[in-house]
Amino acid sequence: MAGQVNPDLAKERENASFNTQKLTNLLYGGAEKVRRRRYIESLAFSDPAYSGDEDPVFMSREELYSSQLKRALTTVQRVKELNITEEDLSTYRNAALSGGMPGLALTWIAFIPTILQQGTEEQKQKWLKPAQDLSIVGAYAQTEMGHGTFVRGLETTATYDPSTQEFVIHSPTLTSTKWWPGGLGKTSNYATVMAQLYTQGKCYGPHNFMVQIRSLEDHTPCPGVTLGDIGPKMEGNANDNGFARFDHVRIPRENMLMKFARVEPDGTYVQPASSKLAYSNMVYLRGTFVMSAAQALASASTIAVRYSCVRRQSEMKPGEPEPQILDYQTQQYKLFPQLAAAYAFWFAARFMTQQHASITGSMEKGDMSGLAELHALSAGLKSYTTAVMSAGIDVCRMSCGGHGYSHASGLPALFSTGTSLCTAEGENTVMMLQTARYLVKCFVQSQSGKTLSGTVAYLSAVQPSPVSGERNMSDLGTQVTAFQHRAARMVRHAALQMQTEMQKGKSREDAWNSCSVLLIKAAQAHVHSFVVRNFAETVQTVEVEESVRAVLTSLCQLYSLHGITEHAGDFLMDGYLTGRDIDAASSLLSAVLAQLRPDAVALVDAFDLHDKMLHSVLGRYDGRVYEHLYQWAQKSPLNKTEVHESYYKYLQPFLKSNRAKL
Ligand SMILES: CCCCCCCCCCCCCCCCCCCCCCC/C=C/C(=O)SCCNC(=O)CCNC(=O)[C@H](O)C(C)(C)COP(=O)(O)OP(=O)(O)OC[C@H]1O[C@@H](n2cnc3c(N)ncnc32)[C@H](O)[C@@H]1OP(=O)(O)O
Ligand SMILES: Cc1cc2nc3c(=O)[nH]c(=O)nc-3n(C[C@H](O)[C@H](O)[C@H](O)COP(=O)(O)OP(=O)(O)OC[C@H]3O[C@@H](n4cnc5c(N)ncnc54)[C@H](O)[C@@H]3O)c2cc1C
Repeated sequence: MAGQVNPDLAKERENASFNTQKLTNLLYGGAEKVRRRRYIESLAFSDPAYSGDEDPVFMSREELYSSQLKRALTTVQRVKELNITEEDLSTYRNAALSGGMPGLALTWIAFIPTILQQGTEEQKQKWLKPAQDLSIVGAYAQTEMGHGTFVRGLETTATYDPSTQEFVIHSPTLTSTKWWPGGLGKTSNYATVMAQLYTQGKCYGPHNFMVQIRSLEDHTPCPGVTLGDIGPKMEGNANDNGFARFDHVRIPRENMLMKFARVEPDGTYVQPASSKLAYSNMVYLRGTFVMSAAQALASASTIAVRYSCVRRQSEMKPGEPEPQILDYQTQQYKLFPQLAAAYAFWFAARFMTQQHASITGSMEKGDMSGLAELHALSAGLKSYTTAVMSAGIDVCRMSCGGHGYSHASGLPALFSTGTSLCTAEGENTVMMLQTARYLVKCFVQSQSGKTLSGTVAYLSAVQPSPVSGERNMSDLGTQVTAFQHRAARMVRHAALQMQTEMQKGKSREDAWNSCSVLLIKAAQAHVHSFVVRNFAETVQTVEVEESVRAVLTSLCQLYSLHGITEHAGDFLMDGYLTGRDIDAASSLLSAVLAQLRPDAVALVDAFDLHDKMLHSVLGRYDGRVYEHLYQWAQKSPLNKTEVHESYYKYLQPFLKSNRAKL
């Protein structure tokens, strides 16, 4: 039996209606890219330097921190030895570090991007190479104990002293302590610190400063800097998310990142084209979270769908063999929407990346007109996709029954890692409210006759009045229009409600707060409608074999129909869809679940996620779940000895004394 694939899984693969490889090629941008990615991953997977460590779930916090730090440093060495190119870097690192993100990784994820986004050419010359070579290790230190969301409320100060041409970085209160930045506690020797800029007696708001925090000789904190780790978290414990306090720490004027705003040697402040350019690195990072959400949901779906084909339980018909649990419609209803959402988000992430490149390209040339749309789109997509991903992973976990609750499934760690993305880089409610703010503005503009463009164009094109007549609910065009109508109606309703509250005498701010639940729902509907439209357009226009287009079309239909039936009230509210339409959507949804059932394993296989990335006994490619579950449990530290030492320490004396009383 060794090496064989579970026969149920093998049969699923034989019966798929399309060529899995072709879909993988589509997801990753072509056959050559897939070949390259697999090759780069294989370099990490076959490297003995990365194997041999215990499963991270059996490690202590300190072991985890050290082991992932060691691995991260090995990647740096290997990247040089193997001539890994810029294009392949993240693939290589993800493969080598899939057991948990080390603090060092924040240099790559946040520190370098901040220098790139916020530094002048001179500053990039000075800092980028050392950061890339890891001569210096950096954190992105923005959040404070008292303020994360409200960046304008940060308390750390950077006061310019023209007599020495230095900034004085200071933490005036306990709540101004930098708190949370990844890699800040123990690993980094530099940080970009977000602080309120004071010059010539005036505060100019939050700006980024490059601050050395530890000695390059012996790694002790620099004078005036107090540092530490903030303690264990729900997950991500290989990372030393840290705290920092600054006591009048002096840095040269040149350490203010000055691509946009500047302070001249005499202390004169030179305004940026937009004050929000100081936040450009956050916009970039939020955009990257959309692909992380897609990958996390793809991973959870892969685990749960494969396991649901291996697991047999109960009797569907008396006397017949136990069915694969994926044959239960309720199981399909749990899992296929997660699978469909993973595809939808994958394509949305691709759009986000293109949009970011295009708008930042225009901004480089001085055209700031796309900044608001880029911010609204990245904030809304980050919020929507990470929220659906987090809830979806938990659905996948519960769909695996008891074994889903075990760390052997990989799902608890995936959930607790994935859910951090709902909070990091802008808390999701707050981010969705930013999108709402943009939508209300756009609505007001369209009311005054302006034609809207980009992702909000439909707000001025879609009529809010009800449309009657029979609809073909399986048609993607019909579904997209229904989603746009729903979003336009909800944006209109929220905006008008705000106007009503203001007419009744409320201030704009109070009206905003009292309508914020409506506003959030409207913004979610907008992002949902964007994701549906982008999915439908991708499916309809992409160059691909017809069998692949057919399965993607079913998946897209499922994604839309699931959204329509789950949010039926929104579509029925003004009579745009009728009860009959919703009934038709529900029946179609059942039909699409059955239609997708034979392709479910091929659809998750197409994500091409290696077992070494999944870390899941239940989601193994070969489906040999039970024998590996047994083997995995043997590794539990409690199984190191036949009789645990606490028996001798506690249980034995307790039992003995109880027995004596008998
Ligand atoms: C392909 C390979 C396959 C591999 C497969 C792998 C398989 C395995 C998969 C497993 C995957 C698992 C994935 C998990 C990955 C885990 C990794 C963990 C990640 C951890 C990294 C974390 C790093 C985190 C870093 C941080 O958190 S840094 C700190 C971030 N902080 C924030 O984001 C703060 C949020 N707050 C704000 O941004 C602002 O304060 C605010 C927007 C809330 C308000 O700003 P402000 O008060 O200044 O503004 P106003 O409200 O007054 O608004 C003024 C106007 O300005 C506009 N505005 C605001 N912000 C911006 C902006 N950024 N850009 C443009 N405009 C902006 C407002 O909208 C206002 O506009 P208006 O006036 O026109 O209305
Ligand atoms: C895993 C992880 C990694 C992180 N890494 C970093 C890092 O590297 N660097 C860094 O600087 N920071 C980092 N952070 C911090 C992170 O950016 C913040 O925690 C995040 O921005 C949320 O801010 P907060 O904690 O202040 O939440 P809060 O704003 O206190 O949120 C609490 C509640 O208040 C609500 N709320 C707040 N403001 C409003 C509003 N205006 N309207 C309506 N509701 C509101 C929120 O919706 C939420 O329900 C990290 C956090 C995590 C969890």
